[in-house]
Amino acid sequence: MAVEEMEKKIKGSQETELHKNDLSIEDPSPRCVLEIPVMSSDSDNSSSCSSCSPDKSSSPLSTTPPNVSSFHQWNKMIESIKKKSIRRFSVIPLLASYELTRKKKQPKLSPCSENDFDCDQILVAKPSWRNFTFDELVAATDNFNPENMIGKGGHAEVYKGVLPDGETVAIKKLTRHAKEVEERVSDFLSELGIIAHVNHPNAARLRGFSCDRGLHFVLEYSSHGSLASLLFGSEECLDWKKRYKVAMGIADGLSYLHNDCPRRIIHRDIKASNILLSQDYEAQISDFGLAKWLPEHWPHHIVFPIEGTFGYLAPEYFMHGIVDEKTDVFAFGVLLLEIITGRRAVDTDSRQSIVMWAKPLLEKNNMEEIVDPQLGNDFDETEMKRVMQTASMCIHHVSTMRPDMNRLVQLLRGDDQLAEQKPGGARTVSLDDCDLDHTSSSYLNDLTRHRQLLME
Ligand SMILES: Nc1ncnc2c1ncn2[C@@H]1O[C@H](COP(=O)(O)OP(=O)(O)OP(=O)(O)O)[C@@H](O)[C@H]1O
Repeated sequence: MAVEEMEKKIKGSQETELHKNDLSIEDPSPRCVLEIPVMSSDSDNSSSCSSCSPDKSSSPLSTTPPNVSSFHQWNKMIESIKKKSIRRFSVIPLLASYELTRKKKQPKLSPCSENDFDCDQILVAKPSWRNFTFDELVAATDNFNPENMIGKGGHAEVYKGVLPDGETVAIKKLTRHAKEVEERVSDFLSELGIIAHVNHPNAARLRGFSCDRGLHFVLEYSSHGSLASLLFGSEECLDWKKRYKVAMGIADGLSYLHNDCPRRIIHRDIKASNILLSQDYEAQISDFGLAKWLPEHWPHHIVFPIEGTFGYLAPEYFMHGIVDEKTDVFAFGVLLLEIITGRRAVDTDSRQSIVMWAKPLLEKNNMEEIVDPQLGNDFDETEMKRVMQTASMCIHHVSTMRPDMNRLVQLLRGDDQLAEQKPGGARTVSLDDCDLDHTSSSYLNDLTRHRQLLME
C-alpha cells in the first residue's frame, strides 16, 4: 500500500475513532522509541534522539538501513504512526485527591505537554539492541526452519536462532495478518517501545528487531521455555523450590514494571505461557503486546475492546474495561494458583475457572486439597501457606482490596509485619467512587457471564 494512501487511511480511522468514542485523551504509550539509536552490524553506536531533533536526516537509524527504500517507507510509516497515535481512551477521574506516591527509586518522567514526552529524559542509556536485516535472521534460524520453531502464540511464531557471535536468541516473527498493515506496525512499535525500555532480570530482554520483510523481535533466549510448558506440558514435575523461585521472580518483575520502570507499565496479559524460564529458572515476563504505559496522574485506563486471556481477567477489567496495576495483580493471583495446584486457569474439559474452584479451599486453608498432587509432600509448608495467602489476596473481586506488587513481594518473602497492613496501595480507589457494585452476588453474576463468554 502506498504510504500516502496509508496516511489517508490512518487519518480516516482517527476521525472515525474520535467520532465513535468522543474521547479526549491520547493513548500515552509513546511511539518515539524506534528513533533512538539503533546499532546495526556496522554502526558507530552513536547516541542521539532523532524524534527530539528537527533534522530527521541525522537519525542514527538512517545511517545503516537494511534497504534504503524500505527504510524510507519505514521512516514515513513511523511519522504517520505518530500522527495516528491519537488513540482515544476515556479516563474517569475517580479520585479527586489522587496521590502521587510512586516516585521512590528513580526519578519519573513528566510529559513536556499533554501529548509530548521529553525523549531526552527517557533515552538516557545507549541501547544494547540493534536493527537486524532479514538475511541475518534467515542465517540465524536456518531460513526459519520449522525444526527451530520453539513456540507459537496468537500473534507470532517464535524461532530459536544463533547469531554469528554464538549467542542463542529467540526470534519472534509477527504473523497476525488479519489486521490492517498500519495497525500491525502500530502494535509492533508499541510493543517495541515498551520492551526496549524494560531492564530487569525478571523481564524478557530485547536483543534487537527487524522490519525488513516482516516484523520481528530478537530476544534473549530462555532455555526452559514457558512456565505453561513446564507446569502443564511436561511429564516431569516442576519441584516446589523452582516453583517458589518462579513466583518470587514474577512478583519482582511486576513490581519493577509497576513501580520502578522509567514509566508505569501495566502488562495486561500475565499468564503461564508469557512467563519464560532461563537456564537457572529465573522467571522472565515476556510478550508486551498488550502492555500499556500509564501516565503518573491517571488512576487507570478504560480500554475497549477487552483483550487478554480468559481465566486471568480481573472482574473490573472484563466487566468495565478498567485497567490499572490491579489488573496484573489479579492475573498474578491466578498464576500463583496454577503454580500451587498444577491446574490451568480454566479447566479444558469442564471450563471451570481456577478462581471459582480454589476460593472455598483457600478460605478453609485446605492445603491438602489445593496443592498439586504431583508434589506429594515435597514442599515447604510455610512457603506454601504464604503463596496461598498471597494468591487469595490477589484474586479478591474488589480491586482495591488487592495489595499492590511491592507489598505482595514482601508478603511472599514472609515479612509478617506487612501482612498486618491493610491491602490496597498508593492508588487506592474507593468503591463508592468507582460506582461498581461488587457485592458477592454481583461478582458471581460477573463470573457466570465470564464463563458464558468462555463457552461461546
Ligand atoms: N525468548 C524466548 N525464549 C524461549 N521461548 C520463547 C521466547 N519467546 C517466546 N517463546 C516461546 O514462544 C511462545 C509464544 O511466544 P509469545 O507469547 O511471545 O507469542 P504471542 O503470539 O505474542 O502469544 P499470545 O498468543 O499470548 O499473544 C511462548 O509461550 C514460549 O513458549
